Amino acid sequence: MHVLIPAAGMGKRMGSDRNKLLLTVLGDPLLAWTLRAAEAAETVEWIGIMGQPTDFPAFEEIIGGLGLQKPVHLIVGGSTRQESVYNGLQALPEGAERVLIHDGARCLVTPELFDRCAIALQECEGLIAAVPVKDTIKVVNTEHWIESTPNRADLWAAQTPQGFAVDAIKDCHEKGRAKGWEVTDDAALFEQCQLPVKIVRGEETNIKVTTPIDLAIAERILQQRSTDL
Ligand SMILES: Nc1ccn([C@@H]2O[C@H](COP(=O)(O)OP(=O)(O)OP(=O)(O)O)[C@@H](O)[C@H]2O)c(=O)n1
Ligand SMILES: C[C@](O)(CO)[C@H](O)COP(=O)(O)O
Repeated sequence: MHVLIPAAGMGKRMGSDRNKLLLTVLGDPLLAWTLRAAEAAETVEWIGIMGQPTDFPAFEEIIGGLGLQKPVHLIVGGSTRQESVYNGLQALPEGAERVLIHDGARCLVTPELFDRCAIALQECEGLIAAVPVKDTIKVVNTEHWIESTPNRADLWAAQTPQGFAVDAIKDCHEKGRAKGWEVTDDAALFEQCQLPVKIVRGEETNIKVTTPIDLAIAERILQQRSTDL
């Protein structure tokens, strides 16, 4: 399985002066934790990382330090996640039939989740990891008055990995660019093209490290995992 890792963001919500994936948890950069999980996943055979060229020296240092056995390719990212994934898809080797896309910022992903998604992707053309929503969600208007309360049983929080047939997701990204669709995940492009996307059970711990509190949560979860070993 080929895996693309968007890692070209700035981390504005983290309030950091550099790419948040270079911030450390338990002594290792966030990107290192993500790569370790991809390396340990039995189904993953090729890893592409989309980053800003200014971060490439730091990425190379991380990759070298981990001593990864799998081939890792650095790909120039774009100014949005959507653009970074588009660039990653163009850089896939010929013959790649299926791809998993996984945010570098979801550094608590487990090898088992990669494998579960890769195996499920043999049976469908589009899937995402997701977890049932625990809160009651409100739809609000611009003045912050509630408009409706969707049935929670229908609501799942999207995570990554998100997996697709390569030809299909490339087509969806091309269409998205041509029509000016702006989306926050790749499944949304599949949906816009009326293609089916299956849910694979994600992991509650598979959070996206977005704001400073997430760093503390990630640290706690990783500490717990190391004591469980
Ligand atoms: N131009 C971009 C923007 C984001 N990403 C990646 O997409 C993932 C999810 O994005 P997000 O958490 O929003 O990261 P940032 O863009 O860094 O954060 P922020 O939106 O707070 O600036 C991250 O792994 C991030 O590196 C990317 O590859 N290219
Ligand atoms: C793809 C994603 O991880 C799904 O939750 C997410 O959408 C990434 O971007 P976001 O804009 O930070 O939600």
